[in-house]
Amino acid sequence: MKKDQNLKKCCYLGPKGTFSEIAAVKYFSENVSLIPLQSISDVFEMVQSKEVDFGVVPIENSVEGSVNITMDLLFEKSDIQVVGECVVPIKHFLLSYESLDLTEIKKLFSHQQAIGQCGKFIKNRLNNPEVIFTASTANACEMIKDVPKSAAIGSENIVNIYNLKVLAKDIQDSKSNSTRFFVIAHSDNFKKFEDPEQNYKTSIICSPKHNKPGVLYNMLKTFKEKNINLTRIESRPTKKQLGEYSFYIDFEGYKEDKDVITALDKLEKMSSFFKILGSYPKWKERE
Ligand SMILES: O=C(O)C(=O)Cc1ccccc1
Repeated sequence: MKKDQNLKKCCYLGPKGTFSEIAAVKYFSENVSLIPLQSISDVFEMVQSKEVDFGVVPIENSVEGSVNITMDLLFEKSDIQVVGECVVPIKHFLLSYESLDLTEIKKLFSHQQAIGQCGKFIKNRLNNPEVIFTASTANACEMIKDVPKSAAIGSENIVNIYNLKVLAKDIQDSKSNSTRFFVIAHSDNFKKFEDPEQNYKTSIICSPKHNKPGVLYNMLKTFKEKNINLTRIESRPTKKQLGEYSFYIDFEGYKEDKDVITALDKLEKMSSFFKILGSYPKWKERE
């Protein structure tokens, strides 16, 4: 009991049974108390208000790409640090409270990412159901409760929580479908990582100062000059003007390494917006 009171708190996109919950359990094992919330933006707000120690949010999927809402909140919200990453293999199940033939399904509920990851199955095996996007996969399972001839896409974990029937297993288009999650914390609660043996990654956002030839080339050259390996580069519109972008860059290295400091100093000088989201241990599957 006492131990529970001392546990750190971690919030995630709920309700119980989401892939975000699977990611939080995978990352922290039993070492946190989990708090389900209704949206990714609620997760950012709870972390920002320091009511919880951590939040777990999906950032990108191997099939569907970036989770835009998370990308935008990382840009907008201050005092948030990325302190960890976790990769979860995603297997989708088609679920319902009724025993339906696949072609009988009239309404299909799920999170936008899940619908996107099962596009071929939906097109080829279902009979053109109306698709309803929900806040999460587990939320979809709650919503189909009173809707006749409806089904939801979600994880295997959800089946027992909601007492659902499995209409089809493993319906994702790609067998190696996986999602990367970020673990976020308030900057004040962020403890510096001190393990030199660890492999770290760092995530930043930058927007070039000028729109002229070679700008992006020059920005990326700073990483090459210091032999820093990039692991991801994505762009999002700045939302100020069509054709203006912010670049989200992940690379190997710690933000306080000498070469990383030099590269980032140069990059910051070329940027109208520059933000270090955080350095965190590179995800390794645990045995
Ligand atoms: O809705 C969920 O279960 C989430 O955690 C978001 C999500 C949806 C689909 C794949 C990965 C994450």
